[in-house]
Amino acid sequence: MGPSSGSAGKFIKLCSPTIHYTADMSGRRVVVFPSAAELGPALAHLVASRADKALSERGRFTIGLSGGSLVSMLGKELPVLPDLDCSGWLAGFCDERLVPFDDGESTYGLYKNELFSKMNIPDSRVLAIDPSLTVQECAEDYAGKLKKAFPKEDIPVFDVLLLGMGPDGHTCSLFPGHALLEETQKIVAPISDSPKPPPQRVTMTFPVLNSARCVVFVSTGGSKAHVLKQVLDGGDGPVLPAARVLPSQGELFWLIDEPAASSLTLPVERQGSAAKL
Ligand SMILES: O=C1O[C@H](COP(=O)(O)O)[C@@H](O)[C@H](O)[C@H]1O
Repeated sequence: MGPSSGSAGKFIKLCSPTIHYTADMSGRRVVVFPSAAELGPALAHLVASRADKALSERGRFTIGLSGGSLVSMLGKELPVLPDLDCSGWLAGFCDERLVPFDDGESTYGLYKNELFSKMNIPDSRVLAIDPSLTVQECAEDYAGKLKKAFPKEDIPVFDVLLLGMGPDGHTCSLFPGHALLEETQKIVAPISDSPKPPPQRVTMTFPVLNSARCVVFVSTGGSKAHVLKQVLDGGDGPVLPAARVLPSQGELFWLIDEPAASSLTLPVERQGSAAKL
């Protein structure tokens, strides 16, 4: 599963003001930006372009959001895009912490303040968990909401899933070595022993992640360099959760900044511009 690193060491600096280089690493389109500040607008344009496509082809745009550093990036970049019509959007969460919405750890609570309110996305267009339930009930309830929103599909096919990656290689609330990595039946699973607090969460499982039309990882900062090397360059170590996200039909982007890319061997260079992602 680990990507091969063919022509090692061929880094190229492009003229584009925003992208230094892109690489195709075993189906992953890796795009490196000089900094997170330049990555953010490109992410927003990528989301907007996939939204346009989905709206014209299917009349709605479904997006799965992750927590962590993505919240403020999206909250800053999406609302300032001109002419973005969100009336056909339906947003869900790739994972969520089982805490009240007004708790600072609630991903829904953060997005409500930083994104939904600024973009006039009403609660009726957001698939959120019910934090009053037990973690088991909450996962079942959230899975039921997804099934209702995607009635024609056994496994929901989101237009875009936005994912982060922790320094241990986790994505969503799928942590290295955890039994949930082998879940193949449930579309949403509970976890009550998350190594990263808070311990109780619900998470989409790999069948959902790998069914999406487009998955976009965002990873920035030097603290991610070591784990990014393991995920993107491969090697002898264990296959980390983030490396197991390989959509069977869909696109897979890794948008990263130079500090995060600093340990990588990018095998193929391809000129491009952020507008064309
Ligand atoms: O706990 C979580 O962490 C990951 C990664 O967050 P980041 O701040 O390192 O980008 C996040 O994607 C996930 O949704 C969240 O629950």
